[in-house]
Amino acid sequence: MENTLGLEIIEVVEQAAIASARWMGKGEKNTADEVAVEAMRERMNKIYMRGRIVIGEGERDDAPMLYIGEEVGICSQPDAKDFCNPDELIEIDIAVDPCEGTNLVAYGQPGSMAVLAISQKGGLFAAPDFYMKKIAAPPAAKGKVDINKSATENLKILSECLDRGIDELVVVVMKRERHNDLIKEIREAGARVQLISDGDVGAAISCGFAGTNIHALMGIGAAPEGVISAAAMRALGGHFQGQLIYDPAIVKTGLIGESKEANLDRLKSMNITDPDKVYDAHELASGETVLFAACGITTGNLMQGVRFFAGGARTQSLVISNQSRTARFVDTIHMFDKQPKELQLH
Ligand SMILES: O=C(COP(=O)(O)O)[C@@H](O)[C@H](O)[C@H](O)[C@H](O)COP(=O)(O)O
Ligand SMILES: [Mn+2]
Ligand SMILES: [Mn+2]
Repeated sequence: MENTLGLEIIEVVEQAAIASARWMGKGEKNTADEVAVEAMRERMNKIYMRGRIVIGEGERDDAPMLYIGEEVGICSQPDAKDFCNPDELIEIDIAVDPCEGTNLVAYGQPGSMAVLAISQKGGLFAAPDFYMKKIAAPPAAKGKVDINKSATENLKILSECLDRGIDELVVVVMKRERHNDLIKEIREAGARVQLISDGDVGAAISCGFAGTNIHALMGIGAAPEGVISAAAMRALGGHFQGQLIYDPAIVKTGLIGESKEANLDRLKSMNITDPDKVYDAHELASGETVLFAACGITTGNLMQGVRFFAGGARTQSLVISNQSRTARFVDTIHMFDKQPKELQLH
């Protein structure tokens, strides 16, 4: 599954990132998002694969493209029977966030990326558009920190696993009212907090790499982003756990449906029988093969953002595979003109 797909998905995230980066700093988050979706879909539909979106832009009615259940890949094209035998291809599931951090792009802030995860059919948890309580931590703390423990206890464990003082730990938390107590607790325990406005996928994955100066992500973000983060962390061997949040009172804002009861019914209808289950990375991304790809839109901890130059652009992407056991940073020069004036190296 990995061979050519690994290369093609780099181009998918690159094209989405380039399209979105053209709207960087323009204050128009919806456009920055829409163009990324369109570019991702266009490139995805050229890949010789039978793909199905399991995490996307939402239900078919609200999202014209990359909606949940949408078939993607060359075999989904109207004239596919002329060049494509679906029986020769394995079916794959895809989770996408073409513009992760739309606000970050719109306001020219760091850390936005085009991102996706791929696995065999059934290999990614089809998370509802709910919130998710998350904890991410470096490989050395895998299976040691625990979402059921308090932040204080987890910081002690992290400090032992990483062989550094609690005061040398940095925890990323989304700046939201729902996290006020969590932030207070982390500070009182002696660790330092990095508050982010958006983009908890990048924060989770940053825990997987030493040198990012991010040692944990704690708090509540969106569930679809949790699955994408889990795919990367599974392939990296880092720690990730997530628990769905179905009670609007906990989140205080947003996208979670009218009531706790209605949300519980929705989970039941999706065959989620234990709404309080804690999922680890292997359960959220359970397929035998898991591939993750991201391309920086604006520069962040992990990747440079898109840099345009006369006649082209330069991008930086990250592809992680649990099969080849690689985390590959890919630096690409894109030539838009047939005869670009220059190919900029830096
Ligand atoms: O910041 C985020 C926004 O993602 P996107 O809409 O694709 O630009 C995500 O990383 C968060 O996980 C999440 O969507 C967020 O926490 C939920 O929104 P909010 O109610 O503002 O916390
Ligand atoms: Mn997102
Ligand atoms: Mn998005």
